[in-house]
Amino acid sequence: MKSVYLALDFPDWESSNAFLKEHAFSNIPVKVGMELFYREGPAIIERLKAKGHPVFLDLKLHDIPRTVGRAMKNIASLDVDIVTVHAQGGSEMIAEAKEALLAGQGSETKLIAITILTSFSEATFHDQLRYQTSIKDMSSQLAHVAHQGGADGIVCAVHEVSEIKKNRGQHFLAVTPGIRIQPLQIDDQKRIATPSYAKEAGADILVVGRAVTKAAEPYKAYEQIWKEWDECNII
Ligand SMILES: O=c1ccn([C@@H]2O[C@H](COP(=O)(O)O)[C@@H](O)[C@H]2O)c(=O)[nH]1
Repeated sequence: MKSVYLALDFPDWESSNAFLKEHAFSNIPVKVGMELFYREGPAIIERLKAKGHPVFLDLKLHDIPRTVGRAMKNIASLDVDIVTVHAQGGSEMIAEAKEALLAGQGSETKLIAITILTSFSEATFHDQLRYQTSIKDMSSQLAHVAHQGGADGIVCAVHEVSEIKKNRGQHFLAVTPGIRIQPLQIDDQKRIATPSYAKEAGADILVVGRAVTKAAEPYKAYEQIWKEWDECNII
């Protein structure tokens, strides 16, 4: 399931579509986040799928189990590749989400749980959230919770992948955002890594946004990320 999803962090369909067209990104896997989904609604998923793009719906659901289960029932009908919930919602919430996917049209949809957002550093994790443990330990614990709930994998920083794979098995998918290439632009991310480090760590799926969308030559940047990570030709 090795793939590189491009984060379509654009305000609307017009700007997303214009970007994809201008830079000849046909059929590439794309990630739709809250910004785009809250503007365009489920129609954006149909539009992207109609153009041949595999879709990752990154809504990061986090609520009581019943609420997430009912929301996931609606998401299931969109039949996306991947959907996200927060592992901090607990294994019962994750199990309800999984059950809703399996019961609906989303039986092929991978349920992926967010561990600790890549925008946290150890310092902000400890000072703001007052956790006593390290990000690595907490990510591992949240991966355990996700696994127990029946998730297919987790979102984590590249630095946490090998420990999670060691504990949960190679089949448990590791999805890694915070990917950066030269010229380095960190933005609001804290736990960043290169595609080659992601490869070494054993990541299954990379998520790339600004390293491509803000690059001088976006297609070249996307291609470079694939090559560095996989050392093979673009999909
Ligand atoms: O821990 C997380 C979870 C999700 N994301 C999402 O990935 C992209 C990353 O964008 P960049 O521009 O490559 O930084 C973005 O859509 C986030 O919502 C994440 O960064 N970290």
